[in-house]
Amino acid sequence: MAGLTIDRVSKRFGDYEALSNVSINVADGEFLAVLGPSGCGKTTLLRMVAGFEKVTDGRIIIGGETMSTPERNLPPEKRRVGIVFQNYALWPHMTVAENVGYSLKVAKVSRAERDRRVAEALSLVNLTGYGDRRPANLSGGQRQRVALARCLVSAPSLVLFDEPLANLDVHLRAAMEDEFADFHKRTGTTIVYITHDQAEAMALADRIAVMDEGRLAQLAPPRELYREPANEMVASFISQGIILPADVLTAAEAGHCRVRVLGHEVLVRCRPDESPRAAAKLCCRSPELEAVGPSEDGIPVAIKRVVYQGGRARVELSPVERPDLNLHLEQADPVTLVAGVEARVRIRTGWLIPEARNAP
Ligand SMILES: Nc1ncnc2c1ncn2[C@@H]1O[C@H](COP(=O)(O)OP(=O)(O)OP(=O)(O)O)[C@@H](O)[C@H]1O
Repeated sequence: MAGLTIDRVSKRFGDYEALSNVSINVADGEFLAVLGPSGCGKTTLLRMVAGFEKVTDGRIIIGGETMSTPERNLPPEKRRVGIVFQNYALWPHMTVAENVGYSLKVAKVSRAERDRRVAEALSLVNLTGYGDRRPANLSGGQRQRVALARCLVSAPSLVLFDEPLANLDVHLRAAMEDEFADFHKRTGTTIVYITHDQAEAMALADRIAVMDEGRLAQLAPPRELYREPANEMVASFISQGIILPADVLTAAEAGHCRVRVLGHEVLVRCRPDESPRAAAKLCCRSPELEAVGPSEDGIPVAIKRVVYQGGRARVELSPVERPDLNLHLEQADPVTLVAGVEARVRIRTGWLIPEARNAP
């Protein structure tokens, strides 16, 4: 297996810049998810790593070998990059083993060598013994594993997944997430996994690259993305962060500072270089908000919607004095908050979003 370096890569289609100066280092054996809303440039990045698309600027290095520069683009078949697509069409008239071994047959690899490599690939995806079956006699998850084996049979140095679970139902998705995580643990394959589903990215990846309009917004492990988003886009995209206006009252001390938010002082987490400033932004997660009693010190809010979710409810609300702001929290059973009434809410803590000039 091999690492991947995406070094200051840009891609223009005519006048349109689909990717701007993106740099990502993927370590040997790492599982990297590339996450972002539709149109942010995920697929373009994947196509350039695979060699289907040329870079306009920058370079791509796989396993120490430069694969793409504006002057030179090594073709896909010379890159040893495997791809698992969303539409993993298998040939229905071929057996599982024939599907997996097809590329070797085309490459005129000998029968014995082919059988050995097909058996090895099927074993890597836990499908030993399934070689003689037809795709029609497999479950959706097993078919996806055949597609993975088909890509592994050519011993790729890097495997790219392009939204592989987007077409599957919710139960199968969860099962396949486990399969992929297990596969990665067993084989140590370097993986780049494209998705727009943040729960999937969080469940699987060592680190997540969040893309926004062709730029890398943040590259960090899942917990850091959740707890310390680098900017407003990441804060609101990951787990529906609540963004609130805040004034910073004190400089950072031991990772915290005091802010005034909606008329209340709160001690929040922050970067070590924070100092007092006005018009800052605070990111709160729903567990950081709590409903308090009517006589307690809290922000007066109007409850807009209560959605019971089994054991707890998602409560959507707005501050009485700032009806333009949307907040949400979770209340465990017994759910007492109801839509249409006023209540009080306390912000326990949050993350002070760094000023734009400090963002990476
Ligand atoms: N061949 C092309 N010519 C012109 N524009 C393109 C081309 N390919 C992609 N784009 C544009 O580049 C931008 C990024 O597209 P890309 O497919 O990489 O996004 P994405 O993040 O993968 O989106 P999705 O999740 O919807 O697949 C889009 O605005 C798209 O219209």
